[in-house]
Amino acid sequence: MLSVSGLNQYYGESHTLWDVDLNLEKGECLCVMGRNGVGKTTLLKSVMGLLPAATGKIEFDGKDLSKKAAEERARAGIGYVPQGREIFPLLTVEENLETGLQARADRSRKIPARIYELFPVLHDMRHRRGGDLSGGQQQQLAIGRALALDPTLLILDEPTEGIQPNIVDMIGKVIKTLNKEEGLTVLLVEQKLQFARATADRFAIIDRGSKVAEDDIGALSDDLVKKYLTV
Ligand SMILES: Nc1ncnc2c1ncn2[C@@H]1O[C@H](COP(=O)(O)OP(=O)(O)OP(=O)(O)O)[C@@H](O)[C@H]1O
Repeated sequence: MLSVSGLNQYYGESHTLWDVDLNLEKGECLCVMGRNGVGKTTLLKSVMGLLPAATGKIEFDGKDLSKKAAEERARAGIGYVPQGREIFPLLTVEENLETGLQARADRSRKIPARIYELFPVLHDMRHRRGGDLSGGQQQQLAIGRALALDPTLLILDEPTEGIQPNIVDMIGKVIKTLNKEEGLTVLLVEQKLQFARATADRFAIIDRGSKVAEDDIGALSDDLVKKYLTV
């Protein structure tokens, strides 16, 4: 469904991603892992078209998106939950969700009821400003906003970062439901091992800008964790 091949990316003189390949089958959940600063966010932003790729190809559903703008990638069915959530603090919860509707292929302007079913707190707080929400509520809002475009691929960048444990569990369950019961394909960056093991089918490890390992999540051994993930 998603195929990244030969991706190289630079910040000025600094070569950040080196010949990265990544393949995601329809319906699976792949977790990209690695220590801080190895290039995980850069990889997701390159897939989303938020950063220019120096070389490489990004195909989604058989279409070459390499030269397409971020809006077109969203319109193709890719929902994105950025690191740090990036919700609009002065817009209400409802208005934040409506921004996600703009990329819908069917041009519907109605917030899907499913979003409020998954995250009831967003319904309760729909007239409150985004900036008034707690971190966990903002994360639910960021996921809801990405779901508003009715994506077939959901990309999440560290959705559990700085979130209290009960909300982490809840977000994990929602991702699992969307992935396993509703067939949504998921590409996730996550540093929490337990969360990755509970949520993902496969993992890919990035180290200093290169992919160094990739396998079924059950094969994520203590050796790999020690070598590439623990600090
Ligand atoms: N806008 C930027 N300009 C220059 N260098 C950057 C920029 N953004 C990131 N970098 C550098 O690129 C490298 C990869 O950063 P990136 O954010 O992709 O890593 P990461 O694996 O997502 O890290 P983290 O887990 O801390 O989010 C790091 O060395 C970082 O300092």
